[in-house]
Amino acid sequence: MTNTITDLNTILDEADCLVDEAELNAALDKMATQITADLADKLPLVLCVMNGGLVPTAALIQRLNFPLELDYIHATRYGMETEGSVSLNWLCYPQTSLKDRHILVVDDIFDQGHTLQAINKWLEEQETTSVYTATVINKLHDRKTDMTPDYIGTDVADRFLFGYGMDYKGFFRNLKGIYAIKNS
Ligand SMILES: O=P(O)(O)OC[C@H]1O[C@H](OP(=O)(O)OP(=O)(O)O)[C@H](O)[C@@H]1O
Ligand code: HPA
Repeated sequence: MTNTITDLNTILDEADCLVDEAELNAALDKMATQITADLADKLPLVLCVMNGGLVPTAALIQRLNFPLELDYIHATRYGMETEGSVSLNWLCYPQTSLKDRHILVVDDIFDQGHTLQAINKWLEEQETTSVYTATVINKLHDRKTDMTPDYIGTDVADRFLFGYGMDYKGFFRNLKGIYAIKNS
């Protein structure tokens, strides 16, 4: 398994930076403007999808200058592997009451869409008033579910990505750019 510090540093050294910090900041600014237009007067509850949503959620909510509440869902489909199964593993539900609330779900990446689709389906059963979804990254391919996030930061090629919330074998969520593994 590739997880010695030397091997991980090689992965990073050889990776391609697909979206740099400045481009991510511009994408987040644009998303924040759109979200503000839709939700500024709605006292929304922001739900961060852990773990990948942690970095994007923190960056996004600091751009939202209106009252909001914050909670999280921990649902995962990929575990520690680079290939995932489709069913979601629900590890934690929000503790805040969702009834009659406007909800904004924030995640790092919209890949095939199974994660957000399952979260949306569950939220529909919670008597929310409205549900909006936001991801910083949309991976470009034709293997999507039939939903699309309401707010997307930027499109990225169909490669294995890491950084800005996304992990490679549990590492690199902390990086300020989006990277693709060499030859992925
Ligand atoms: O659109 P999809 O094909 O469903 O893939 C996207 C999901 O996969 C990743 O989560 P993962 O299950 O790997 O857990 P993590 O957030 O802890 O990395 C990512 O953070 C999204 O939640
Ligand atoms: O490309 C990816 N990288 C990391 N995590 C992911 N979860 C879905 N797609 C990806």
